[in-house]
Amino acid sequence: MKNIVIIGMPGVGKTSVADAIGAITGQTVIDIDREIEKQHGPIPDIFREKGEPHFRAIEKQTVAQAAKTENTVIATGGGSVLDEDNIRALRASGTLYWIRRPLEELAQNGRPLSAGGMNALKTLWDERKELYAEAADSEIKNETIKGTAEEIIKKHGQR
Ligand SMILES: Nc1ncnc2c1ncn2[C@@H]1O[C@H](COP(=O)(O)OP(=O)(O)OP(=O)(O)O)[C@@H](O)[C@H]1O
Ligand SMILES: O=C(O)C1=C[C@@H](O)[C@@H](O)[C@H](O)C1
Ligand SMILES: [Mg+2]
Repeated sequence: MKNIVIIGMPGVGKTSVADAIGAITGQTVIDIDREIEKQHGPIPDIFREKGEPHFRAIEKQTVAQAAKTENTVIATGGGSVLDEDNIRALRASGTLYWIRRPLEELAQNGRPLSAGGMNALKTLWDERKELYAEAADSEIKNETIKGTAEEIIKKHGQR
């Protein structure tokens, strides 16, 4: 089966929803940020010590690896859709589900690009909303983690 790929803003719930899908279906979950941290240490340290371009290069390698799998749930990083090659690889591997919550409800702690609070998130949203919309096959309001997981499983089964 094609992969379930979850995209969306930083702190919107991608990891939580992917883990919930994995818990329900038994599918393997690959979280791009977790994979990066396993190999390279904490993401805020990578941003601070090596800079965002270095982080994006690592992210790209990690996305390319994850996209080679099948029947997997992939939680992307919030910025994974910034790179066209990432989008191409993810689209070839699965269906892209864009999960959304109001900006005020996004988690901010420990997320370098959300460190500027609501202003930073509004700027990110303005820069990215079209990218998410173009990349997405399907859009889901993430009202509850379990509800969103169940909705994605249902939609994916209908494809
Ligand atoms: N629908 C929801 N209702 C309430 N809390 C939620 C919901 N979805 C996610 N959360 C909470 O938001 C926080 C961030 O979730 P999570 O880490 O899954 O986001 P993420 O999109 O993976 O973030 P990142 O972009 O940093 O990887 C967690 O504390 C999670 O429990
Ligand atoms: O939105 C982003 O650009 C990011 C989101 C996180 O998932 C991490 O991948 C990192 O903090 C960058
Ligand atoms: Mg995450």
